[in-house]
Amino acid sequence: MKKLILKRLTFPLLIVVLGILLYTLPQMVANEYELRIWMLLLIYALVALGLNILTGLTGLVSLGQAGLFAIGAYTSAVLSTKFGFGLGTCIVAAMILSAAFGVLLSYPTVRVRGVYLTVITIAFGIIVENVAIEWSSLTGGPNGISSIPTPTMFGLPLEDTKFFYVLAILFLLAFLLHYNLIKSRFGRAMRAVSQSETAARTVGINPIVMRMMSFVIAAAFAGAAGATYAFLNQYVNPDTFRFDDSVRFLLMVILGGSGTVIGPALGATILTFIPEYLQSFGEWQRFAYGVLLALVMFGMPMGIVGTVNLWISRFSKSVNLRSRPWPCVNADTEALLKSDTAAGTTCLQTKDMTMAFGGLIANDKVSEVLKAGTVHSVIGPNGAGKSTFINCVSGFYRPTSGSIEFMGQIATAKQSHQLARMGLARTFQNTELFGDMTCLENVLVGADSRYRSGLFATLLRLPSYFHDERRYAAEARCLLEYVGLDDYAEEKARNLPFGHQRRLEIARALAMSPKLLLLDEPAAGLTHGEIEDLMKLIRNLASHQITVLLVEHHVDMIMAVSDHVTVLDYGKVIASGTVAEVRSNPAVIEAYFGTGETKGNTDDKELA
Ligand SMILES: Nc1ncnc2c1ncn2[C@@H]1O[C@H](COP(=O)(O)OP(=O)(O)OP(=O)(O)O)[C@@H](O)[C@H]1O
Repeated sequence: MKKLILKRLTFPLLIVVLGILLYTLPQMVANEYELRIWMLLLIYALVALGLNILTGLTGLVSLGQAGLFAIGAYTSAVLSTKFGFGLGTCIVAAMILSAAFGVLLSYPTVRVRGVYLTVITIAFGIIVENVAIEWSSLTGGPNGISSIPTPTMFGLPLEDTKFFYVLAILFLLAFLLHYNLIKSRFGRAMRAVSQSETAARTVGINPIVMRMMSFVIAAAFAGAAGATYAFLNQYVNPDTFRFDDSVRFLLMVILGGSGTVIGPALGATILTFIPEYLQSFGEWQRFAYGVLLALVMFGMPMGIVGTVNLWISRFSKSVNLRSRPWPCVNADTEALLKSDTAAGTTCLQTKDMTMAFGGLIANDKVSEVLKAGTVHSVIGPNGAGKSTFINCVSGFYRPTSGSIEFMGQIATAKQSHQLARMGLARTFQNTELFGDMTCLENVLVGADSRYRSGLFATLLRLPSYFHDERRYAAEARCLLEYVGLDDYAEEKARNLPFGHQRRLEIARALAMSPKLLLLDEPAAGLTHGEIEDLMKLIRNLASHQITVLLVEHHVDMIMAVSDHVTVLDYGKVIASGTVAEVRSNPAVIEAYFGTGETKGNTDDKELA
């Protein structure tokens, strides 16, 4: 409890300390030049905070932030010199314009990722630089725009110290919003998208929206920074915003610790002040700068804050400071699991569903009905088309022909994240977890589609945000307890043994409050005892009216837990009925004991 209170107080305390430091700073600096360096630092930190959302959370590397910074600066320069607008209006206009370019920049992520996306952001920076040179009627061409007036706010001029305080407030505000975003469902969703896009889709997160959101936020922060920079410099020209600057912004994030709360601000501080301190190296200044960077990154590969966090967590484990289990309180697991689907209604129906990969028909006119609250299993020899069936009904493949209905709605053309939001959850043959997130976070990401608080409420920490966070955190703890993982709430998913990972994946799926749960070979790799537990869990879910679609090779298990069994062979349904009906079906016996060598598999004896 003490640890939790301390954890909750850390950030407000940090804000207070930073506020006091920034308030007293103008009295402590030696001269105007030094104050200007601090103002530059606050401006660069704004860019770094925004870029941290893009790179640290969503995992997209941009080397075009100088372009967005330039758009903000030129917006300010034009609006203040040509129209006499004050600082506030310029910042808002710069943020809107840069955010619009952020939307544009996010579009390629629909098709392009990784280094290819980074190349597009570099190209964007080059284009902005070129437009700044060539569109001379607006930008002043190579000469730029000079005589930018002293910034004003509410008609009052902001001389040096006042401008510093405005920048300090802007920075603190950005720092707060940045923190609120990281520690929220949006921050978790962005990290989820960067760690496993497939898994993110299965819990109803649209990766395209998340990537666009992070591009827009990063762009808006860069735009605001650019707007203030134009006033500080009182002069902008194309040379002010070069590729070097984009690299420096990215370095700030990586050196400080990408994805961390204070890393980007720390990185901005180091990279703004270091060149000043290295001036004594004369012509070796850049050499010393490079060596220093290389050494820090070699010793602290996760950035300064990221690596220190890692050391702290290792130390905590070594002296057994690991948190105690999170108890299940304030939530009713029974009520939580209960699906509101009436017994006997049709949960899922496929009609003549066919999936062809070129000439290979993996599912051939499959027509099946899944009744609510039943365990419906799909079996068949290797390559029979079981996973394809699951992938089609969960929106990962679009059937070549035929139709799918889920809870009475046409689902044939729906994407996986849309189906997830309708109540269709799934697990994978090879588990798909968010490995770098804790078990608790994994389950919370599962609940993402049920949150009612939007981005605005989250950033401003409105009551709806607290209501949602409290509710779903309590539920997540109960779900972890339900699958027997309450001891591991704060352990990273990738550190769990395989059997535990399977259970965590089920807990994450249950957090969606699903109507239909698809389990793709959930018993693979489990011990005998774990399979027994899994069977009990599946029956328990069905008793809560959750429909389970089970694909499994373990025939003993299928026969023990299923209400209905569908047998596929070469993509066709060769039998469909109760366990007893399927057991005695000659076509099934033929498929499992058939004369062809490929048909024999380890299940044969078990079916017999
Ligand atoms: N994306 C794909 N592209 C091309 N062929 C595919 C694709 N996915 C599946 N197939 C083919 O479709 C057929 C059915 O595969 P599927 O994985 O659905 O079978 P399965 O019954 O799940 O097999 P297993 O039990 O081995 O997992 C196989 O011949 C497979 O090679």
